[in-house]
Amino acid sequence: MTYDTLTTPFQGRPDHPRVLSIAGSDPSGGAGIQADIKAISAHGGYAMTVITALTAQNTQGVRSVHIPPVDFLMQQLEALSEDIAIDSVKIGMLANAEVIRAVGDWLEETRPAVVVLDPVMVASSGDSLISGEAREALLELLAHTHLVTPNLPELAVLVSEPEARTWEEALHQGKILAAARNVQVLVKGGHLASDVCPDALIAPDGSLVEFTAARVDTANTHGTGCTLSAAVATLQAQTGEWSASVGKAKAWLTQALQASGELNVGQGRGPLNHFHALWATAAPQGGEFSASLWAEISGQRAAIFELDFIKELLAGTLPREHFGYYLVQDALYLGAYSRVLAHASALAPTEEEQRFWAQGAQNCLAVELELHKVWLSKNPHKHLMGPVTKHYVDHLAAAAFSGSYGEVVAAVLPCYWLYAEVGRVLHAQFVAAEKEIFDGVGTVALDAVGSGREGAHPYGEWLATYADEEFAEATRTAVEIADAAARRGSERERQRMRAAFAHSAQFEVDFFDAPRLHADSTPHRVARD
Ligand SMILES: Nc1ncnc2c1ncn2[C@@H]1O[C@H](COP(=O)(O)OP(=O)(O)O)[C@@H](O)[C@H]1O
Ligand SMILES: Cc1ncc(COP(=O)(O)OP(=O)(O)O)c(N)n1
Repeated sequence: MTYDTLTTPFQGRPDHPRVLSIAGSDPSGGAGIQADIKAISAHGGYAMTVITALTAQNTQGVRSVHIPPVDFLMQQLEALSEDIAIDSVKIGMLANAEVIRAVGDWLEETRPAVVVLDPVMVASSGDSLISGEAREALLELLAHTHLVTPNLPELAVLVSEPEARTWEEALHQGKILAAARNVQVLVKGGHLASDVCPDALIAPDGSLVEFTAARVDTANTHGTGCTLSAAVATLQAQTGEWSASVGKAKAWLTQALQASGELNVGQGRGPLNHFHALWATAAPQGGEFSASLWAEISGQRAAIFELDFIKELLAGTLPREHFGYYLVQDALYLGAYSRVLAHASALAPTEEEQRFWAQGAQNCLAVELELHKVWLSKNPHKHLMGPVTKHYVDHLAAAAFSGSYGEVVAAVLPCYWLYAEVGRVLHAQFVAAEKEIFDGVGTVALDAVGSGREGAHPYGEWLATYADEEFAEATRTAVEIADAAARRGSERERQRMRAAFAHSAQFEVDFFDAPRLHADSTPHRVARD
């Protein structure tokens, strides 16, 4: 059988290809099956394994090799191919000719869309991993292979020449093998004595694409060949383009070598850090997530304090109609917000959080009632839900009813956090301003401000309710809950939380600005209301 060596037949490109590694086990986890599982998983593939040999090895060398019966190897291969669609196959250590032929028979039968063969013969420690008679069988296996990835000693064995000492010699040998066996060859320059590590993808017609990376100064090179070939096998199933797959795999491998020092495995040639990218985006610690959310809405925070509504509320010059509109919208908002908090309570993963949101929902209704009884009864304003309020509660409802728990928490958080912040700042400024007025007159209880004193601040009673310590405490708890949800969630979940939080923060700004917009757009109605 001859494979089309240049393209992989198109069968749809899976995001999570089912990739089978047929290879030997390295109990130290840096090479063989174990490295393959890590490389496949790091690229989003679903890893499957059929173990051809068990080695007793560590980072310092191979002590012995055990080869299970070939009959059992075949049973494993058949069990997989009879049940599972295999998108890609990576082949590593095949310890003898019998094993190689058995794998060849299975490939001929199943014809996987992608077959990458790492012709493992010698480990980086210098130990031989294959018997002499197996060379011929390996060459025959190339007929069932799309890409073969020899290192320089392996390439030399395959073309029966001395090991290449220069990159030019290596390329020459690669071209001989590619043409003779009608197979793509990835010649790897890791064994060269140079400060760069060039690789080259050579087609049977001799055309080639080179990939060069700086040599990483590290002893942790155990399993580079296994890792690279498994990554290419996975990427090829996703991209269908060999040079793109090799390029991506090589760039990732270089980073895995650079990050290998983060691990501390063994006293010899240590393993690469296969999950360097994943671990770099690992779950945020402590309050990191909420701190980043807060920083991301610095623009909205500044914008709130620049609003006429806020400045006029503090100065006492806010038109009554604006304040009345705000109170009505606040009451309408709180009714809807309470339902969303009740939904957060229903989704909460712990009883404590369930109780917290349920209490929040109840408090909203109590505050809403208070607004009607105390504030709106004195200043009756008849308003329907305004557009900003409507958009804000629609956004919250969407997060509550179609988002995850983390998204609901992130969506409701700005109402707590920004209100607490605005309250804290306004209360402090109000108290300071009132103190200045009263200092000349004598001691006056500040919470009596606005209660009948001539020339008193028209919103004094309202401003005096800000900076409630109980609400500040609830805000701290809501922030901690958001951090915990972010730690539990995936990166994608955290992105959705960020978006939900940022949207709500913008709605908070718009909410404070809505009375002015409402007055500007409907001056007659405002006057009548
Ligand atoms: N120190 C290093 N720095 C950067 N890349 C390396 C280093 N050592 C090996 N590589 C790369 O690792 C891959 C495997 O190379 P090689 O060591 O030649 O094969 P093998 O691991 O099969 O012996 C190649 O892409 C090679 O360029
Ligand atoms: C079980 C097993 N398979 C393969 C190897 C050699 O792996 P390779 O990736 O070629 O690694 P280095 O030569 O870079 O170590 C192995 N040691 N064990």
